[in-house]
Amino acid sequence: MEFSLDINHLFPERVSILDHSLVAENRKSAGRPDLLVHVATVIDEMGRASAKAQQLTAPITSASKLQSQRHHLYLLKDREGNGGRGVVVGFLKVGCKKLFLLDRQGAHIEAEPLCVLDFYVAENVQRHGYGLELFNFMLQHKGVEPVLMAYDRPSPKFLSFLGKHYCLTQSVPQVNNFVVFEGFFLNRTAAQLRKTPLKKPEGDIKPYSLTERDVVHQEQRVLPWPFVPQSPQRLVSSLCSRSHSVGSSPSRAPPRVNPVSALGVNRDQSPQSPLIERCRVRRTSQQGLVARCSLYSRHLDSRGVGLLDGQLPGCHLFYSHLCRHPRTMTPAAAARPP
Ligand SMILES: CC(=O)SCCNC(=O)CCNC(=O)[C@H](O)C(C)(C)COP(=O)(O)OP(=O)(O)OC[C@H]1O[C@@H](n2cnc3c(N)ncnc32)[C@H](O)[C@@H]1OP(=O)(O)O
Repeated sequence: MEFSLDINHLFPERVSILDHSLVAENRKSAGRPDLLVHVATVIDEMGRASAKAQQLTAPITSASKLQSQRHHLYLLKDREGNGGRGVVVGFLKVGCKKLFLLDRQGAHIEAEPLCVLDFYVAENVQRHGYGLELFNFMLQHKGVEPVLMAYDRPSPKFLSFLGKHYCLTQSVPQVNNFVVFEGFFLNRTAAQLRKTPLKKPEGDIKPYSLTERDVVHQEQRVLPWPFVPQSPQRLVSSLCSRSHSVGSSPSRAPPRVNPVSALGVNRDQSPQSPLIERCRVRRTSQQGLVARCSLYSRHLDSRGVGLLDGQLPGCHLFYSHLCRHPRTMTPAAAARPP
C-alpha cells in the first residue's frame, strides 16, 4: 500500500514491531511527535483496509486502539516500492487474551493464550508469501508455536493459510468465535490451563470471551428488553456489561453503574443488618440470573435457538418470555426466576 509518506524513513526495518507506544523498535520516531502522527496515519489506513477486506463494519486496528491495548503489531514493508520511498505490504496484530474455552471433552478451560487479532496483506500482493513471512517473524519474536495460539474469528483465507502453512485444520468447537486447533490443550502445562466451573456458587458466571469482532457487532445488535442498553433497566445492561470486560479492551467497556445504588439500596445502611444481608444474598442471585440470561441471549443460532441451552437451564424460558412480552415485567420481576 502506497503512502505519500516516506515509509523507509518511518520504518527502517523490513518488519517493524509496534506496541502501545507506537515506537517499540522504531527509535527514529521516539520523541518525535510529527513522526508519531505519520505512524498513526499508516496504522489507521492499514486498519481500515483490513476491515474492508474482512467486511467488518468498523476497523479493529487503529493507532488509538493500539495505544490503549497491550498488543503487538508487526508491520511489513517493501523497501523498493513507490520510487524508493517504500510501501507497506501488510500487518499482523497479536495479543494475549483471557479466554474461556471448551476442550475436546467439553470441559471448561480458562487460558490466556497469544491470539491473532488482525492480519492483513495488501490485495495486490496476496498469495506472494508475505503473509507467511510476517507470521513466521511473529512466531520467532514471541517464541510460540501456531498450535498454541488462538485465532479471533479467522476468515476463510486465513483458515486456508493456517491449513496450508502449519497443517492446522482440525479445530476444537467453541461457543465463542475464537478458534483453537487440535493440540492446543495437549502441549500446555497445568498452570497454563485451568478448569473452571461454568457457574460460580454465588451465581456470578464466568463469561465466554468476546472477540474483537464481536464487540463491533455487539454495538449494533438489537436485544430485547431488559438487555437494551439505555433502557430504564440500565441496571441490567450494566450488570451484564461485566461479562464484556474479559477479553475486550477497557476502552470498549460500557460505563459501570454501582449495582448497590442501582438497586436502590442505601449505601449507608449497615452491612451487618440481617435484612441487608438477606437482600444482598437475594440481589446476588438475581444478578446472576440476569447475567446468565444476557449471556444466553448473546449465543443464539440463526434460528434463535440458544446454543447454551444445556448449560444455562431456565434461561430459554425467561428469554422467550421477554421476547413475547418485552415490557410487561418490572425490574424486580425481571430478576425473578420464571
Ligand atoms: C484473525 C484474523 O485476523 S482473520 C483476518 C485475516 N485477514 C483477511 O482475511 C484479510 C484478507 N486476506 C489477507 O490479507 C491475506 O490473504 C492473508 C493475510 C490471510 C494471507 O496473506 P498472504 O500473503 O496472502 O499469504 P501467503 O502468500 O503467505 O500464503 C498463501 C496462502 O494463504 C491462503 N490464501 C491467501 N489468499 C487467499 C485467497 N484469496 N483465497 C484463498 N486462500 C488464500 C492460501 O492458503 C494460500 O495458499 P495458496 O495460494 O497455495 O492457495
